[in-house]
Amino acid sequence: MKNQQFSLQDRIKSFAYAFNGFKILLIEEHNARIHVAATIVTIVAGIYFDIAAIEWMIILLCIGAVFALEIINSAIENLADLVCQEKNDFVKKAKDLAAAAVLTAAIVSVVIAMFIFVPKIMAIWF
Ligand SMILES: Nc1ncnc2c1ncn2[C@@H]1O[C@H](COP(=O)(O)OP(=O)(O)OP(=O)(O)O)[C@@H](O)[C@H]1O
Repeated sequence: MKNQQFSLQDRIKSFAYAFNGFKILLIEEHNARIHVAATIVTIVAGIYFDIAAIEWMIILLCIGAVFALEIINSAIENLADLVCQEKNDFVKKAKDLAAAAVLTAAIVSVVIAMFIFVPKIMAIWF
């Protein structure tokens, strides 16, 4: 709601609603569990290979992008299901486009992870 006076209590409530969004994501969106697993593996690899600060920053941006897009994708899916429960070509397009956004960020993240980690893994073997 707009044009209300600033209230710290309301801002704290907004944070609580956003954290509830995380809870919904982890409980209801099974793809998010894959993102969590990939995040843990990447962070462990980052610590193991003692990657540089700039590499951490790029990896954190990738993790943030994938999670943020998965959250928006889930929001779009929920709204689409609310608006239309029957089969509908526009719903299909909207859902597939939102899913493509997540996939784009995920593919770019994997390529970046390969750029960072493959040379370090090779250095151990050769
Ligand atoms: N109401 C609908 N009308 C037409 N196509 C739909 C509708 N709902 C979903 N689809 C399509 O059916 C396919 C499966 O969608 P669904 O949402 O069930 O699974 P998903 O994309 O794997 O997502 P998730 O696993 O996150 O629920 C997608 O191509 C989607 O666009």
